[in-house]
Amino acid sequence: MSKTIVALDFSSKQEVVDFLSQFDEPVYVKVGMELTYACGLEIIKTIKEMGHHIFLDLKLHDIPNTVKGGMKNLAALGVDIVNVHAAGGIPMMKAAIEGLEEGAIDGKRPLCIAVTILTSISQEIMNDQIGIEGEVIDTVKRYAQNAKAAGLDGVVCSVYEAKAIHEVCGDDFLTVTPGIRLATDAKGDQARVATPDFAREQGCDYIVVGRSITKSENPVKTYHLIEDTMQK
Ligand SMILES: O=C(O)c1cc(=O)[nH]c(=O)n1[C@@H]1O[C@H](COP(=O)(O)O)[C@@H](O)[C@H]1O
Repeated sequence: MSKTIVALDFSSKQEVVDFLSQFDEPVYVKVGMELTYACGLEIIKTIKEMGHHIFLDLKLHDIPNTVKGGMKNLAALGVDIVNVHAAGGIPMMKAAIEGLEEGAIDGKRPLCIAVTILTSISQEIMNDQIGIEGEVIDTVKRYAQNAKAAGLDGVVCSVYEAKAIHEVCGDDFLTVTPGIRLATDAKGDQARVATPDFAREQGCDYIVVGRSITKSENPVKTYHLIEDTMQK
């Protein structure tokens, strides 16, 4: 299984089809709000029919009953991974799992992971703007432990927290890490960034890569370069 999840942050079905048509193998892709709001959930069917694996990244964050209902409907899409915000708390995360179990196809629910502190958030933003005190890593670890207690399968975090999360939550608890940049790439809107090499060294289970692949001159070549690094 591929360890690189490609973020399909596009605004039309045509861009998705053109992008994926370049690959002659199944790719693990992430469908987020940009694509969903442009194309609706219909796009999931198109991508599944092309044979790719899907992380549906809608980051649910609401009261438990609403999240449960939402997840019940998402489970019926047959995607591989869905997510919530850990800031919604343990009761909300438990409700997400209940909803997924109710909506599961043939008793098999998608994996559910919790976004901890977004990789675009720096230490300063977390302390001074959001108002959470202490170190980012401590909040991320606490959120990961909450996610585990609620029965989730893993978290979204930055590369810098993956090792500590495996230490406290176990090696089987998934760490999915965006904020990946090649050495020559600009940080852009991300704050806690790292290279694929460092992600492998830190034991990240999956990396999420968007623009470094989708906007590269040769996306297939860049994808393979990154995936080979992760599989070393
Ligand atoms: O949940 C996510 O996937 C996510 C969480 C997070 O903390 N940071 C983050 O960047 N992401 C997503 O990962 C992708 C990163 O894109 P690039 O910065 O272009 O590689 C985007 O689709 C984000 O929505």
